[in-house]
This record gives sequence, C-alpha cells and structure tokens, in this order.
Amino acid sequence: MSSSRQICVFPSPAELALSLSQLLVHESQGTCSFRLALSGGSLVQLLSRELPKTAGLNTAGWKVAFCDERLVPFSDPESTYGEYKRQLVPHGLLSESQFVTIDPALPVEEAAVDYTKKLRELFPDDGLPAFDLLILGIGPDGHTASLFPGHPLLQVTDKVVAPISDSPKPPPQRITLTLPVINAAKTVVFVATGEGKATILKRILQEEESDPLPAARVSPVRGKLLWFVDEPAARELTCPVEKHSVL
Ligand SMILES: O=C1O[C@H](COP(=O)(O)O)[C@@H](O)[C@H](O)[C@H]1O
Repeated sequence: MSSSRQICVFPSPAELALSLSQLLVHESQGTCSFRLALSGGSLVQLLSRELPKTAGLNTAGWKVAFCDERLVPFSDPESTYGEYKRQLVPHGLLSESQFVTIDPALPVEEAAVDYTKKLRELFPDDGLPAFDLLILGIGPDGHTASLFPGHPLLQVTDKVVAPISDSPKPPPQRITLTLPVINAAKTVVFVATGEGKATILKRILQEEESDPLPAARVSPVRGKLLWFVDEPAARELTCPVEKHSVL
C-alpha cells in the first residue's frame, strides 16, 4: 500500500483554513455529487470560520458524513455533527439534510451498523465506500478518526464503520470509519495545527515504526494524501515540505 504524500506548511491556522477551503472548492467543482467526510475536534472551528466566507463554493451536491462521531446527543458540545450544524447551517452553507448523521439513541454497536447502512445508501455500488475527500485530524497520541494507538480496531478489515466503547479520549463511546475505508478515499487531507502536535507529527511523518501509529497507517490505495499543517506543528520536521502562504 503506498501513496505519495504532499506536506504543505502554512504560517498560521488562518492561512491553512483558507487553503483548505480552496481545496474544497477545487475538489468539488464540476461534480454534481461530492461525498465528503469530516472529522471533529479542532477542525470544526477551523473550517467553520473560513468556509462561509469562501468564494466560488457550490455546496448544492454535497453530502457530508463523519470520519468518526461521538455517541452523545446532538445538543451535547461533544457531538461533532451538533457543532458543525450550529456553525454552518445558520449561514445557509449546508442544510441539515445534507449531513449523514448517526442515531445517537442507539447502543454503540447498533449505531455503527446503522451508520454503515446509511453509508451504503450513499455509496450504492458494491465494495468499499470511496469518499471524494476525507479530512482527518490527529491527536497528540497519533490517533486519527477514533482509531487509537494499540487498539484492536486498527486490525478491522471487514467493516465499513466500527464501534468503540473504550475510547481513551472522552467520550468513550464512538463510531469510526475503519482503515480500509479511509484508505479507499480519493483524496485524504490531514490537518494539524499548534506546537502540541509537533512531536507526534515528526513520529508520523518521519519515523518508520514497527507498530505504526494510527495516522501513519493512512495511505490511500489509489488516492492522494495531503498534509496541511501550520508552522508550530511542523517545527520538528526535517523531511521535505512545501512552504505556502496560501495555496
Ligand atoms: O477525538 C477526536 O480527536 C481528533 C483530533 O482532535 P483535535 O482536537 O486534536 O484536532 C479528531 O480528528 C477526531 O475527529 C475527534 O473525534
């Protein structure tokens, strides 16, 4: 499994967010259907601040799913969908019906099965769902989506969506796309900002470990792999990177 990667370093989160929005314009233009999966955490604010201001964005054909989601009510500040909805729907950028949401009332195993069905409807062809674009974050421990270091979910190859009930980062119950689905995407972009991500970023991007961190296992089979990082997060990198003000 291999994909070439492009590491883009931006002076600040603001320039990174602008470039990420431009990437969304570029990747979605000219298609009547654009299937995107978003992560939660710091990405929500970063994207929500910039996206409503982005010129040339036509979201009419967008469907927005989640790389992972926390099993909490949508009204809970920990709900990734809840946060995007509060930030993006009032701007008229996306409507609630464009989001593919979990059913937070279900037990976590059933929520994963239910979300798998919803993704199967979004991707009616047999085989693995291949998102047009996935936007992933990383935790300071190297987790991505809700795939955590050393967790058995890293080995799951027979599911589209997996449940997790012992997430080391609260809340403990979540659902997550599995690695095969992440690696089937047409484009994957990682976003990492702040010096708190610098050490783990160096491990992910430069160190060949025998038991790779979850984020280091992301390598789209046929797609592109982009890293959008700001200067503080890139501080420890010594590998070749592209420095950008904006893309
Ligand atoms: O728990 C989660 O953490 C990661 C990273 O979040 P960040 O706040 O450190 O950027 C996030 O990508 C994932 O979607 C989320 O559920």
